Amino acid sequence: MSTAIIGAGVMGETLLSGLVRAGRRVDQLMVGEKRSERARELEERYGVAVVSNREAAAKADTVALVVKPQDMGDVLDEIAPELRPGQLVVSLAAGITTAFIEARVPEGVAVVRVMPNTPALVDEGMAAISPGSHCDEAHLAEVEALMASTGKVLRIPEKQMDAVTAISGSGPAYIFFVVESMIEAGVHLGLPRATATELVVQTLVGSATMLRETGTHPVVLREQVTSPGGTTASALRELEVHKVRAAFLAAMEAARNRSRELAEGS
Ligand SMILES: NC(=O)C1=CN([C@@H]2O[C@H](COP(=O)(O)OP(=O)(O)OC[C@H]3O[C@@H](n4cnc5c(N)ncnc54)[C@H](O)[C@@H]3O)[C@@H](O)[C@H]2O)C=CC1
Ligand SMILES: O=C(O)[C@@H]1CCC=N1
Repeated sequence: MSTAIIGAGVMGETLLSGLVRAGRRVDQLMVGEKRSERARELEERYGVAVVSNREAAAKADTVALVVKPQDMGDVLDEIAPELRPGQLVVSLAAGITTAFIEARVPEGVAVVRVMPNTPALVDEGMAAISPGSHCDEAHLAEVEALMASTGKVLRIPEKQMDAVTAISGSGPAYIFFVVESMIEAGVHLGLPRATATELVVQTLVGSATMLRETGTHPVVLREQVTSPGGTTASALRELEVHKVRAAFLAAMEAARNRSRELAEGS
């Protein structure tokens, strides 16, 4: 089964490298990429064939669209004449609905929508997938296998996609922002930057591993750290005073709303 990736930016390369790491034969992969310098870079790095979007659509069994939401209409119009029933189109774009894609491809082409995230680059990705209306179990299972090569996969109803995008799609950026803030605070407290970075990164990995391996509720884990009258209680009070919880709610609502706007083409 051959797979084409159209749009090989950050997320397109993440998918490509995951497939290569998972043992997919490079001669069964191809890339369509507008920027010629970027295309050459990927050819050199992975030995993958870079072809036109139309050739990719004509030759591949599965066509993964990883361009920006705003470019999706043009790309679909370009490749639609090459697509045929039985092929599978997978969109990784925020906001773009399966109905939007189905309206632009020939009938009988199956469509699956995916929301991936960048930790897929280290095989710790979280992808959510939703079937379009002409998609059967085999198509969904194929996309599940495709994304499982880079991490976890969850099947969700498409109406949850905007909220999922706000959590796991954009989520790594929130975490990196928190990490960056903690490192800067450590430097402010007088620690060398390298020391602060090592302390923060390992604390993050350790906390994430505890959440995953114990399955314990985060409130319980937080209470275990919070000694009565101690340092953590003082710190947490400041986070509440500065409304960090409310800020996360507002931020994720904004991301969810932006995903809805992208669906409308803005
Ligand atoms: N970066 C992320 O963390 C995530 C991104 N996504 C989705 O992935 C998609 C791509 O995002 P990024 O990789 O971050 O953007 P990007 O800007 O890094 O990559 C887009 C790529 O598409 C190429 N491109 C644009 N028009 C094209 C065309 N007509 N034909 C072929 N290639 C074309 C661009 O040259 C660029 O390399 C977006 O729809 C985004 O919503 C989804 C989840 C996470
Ligand atoms: O920022 C964005 O629009 C994309 C979708 C989720 C993560 N990055």
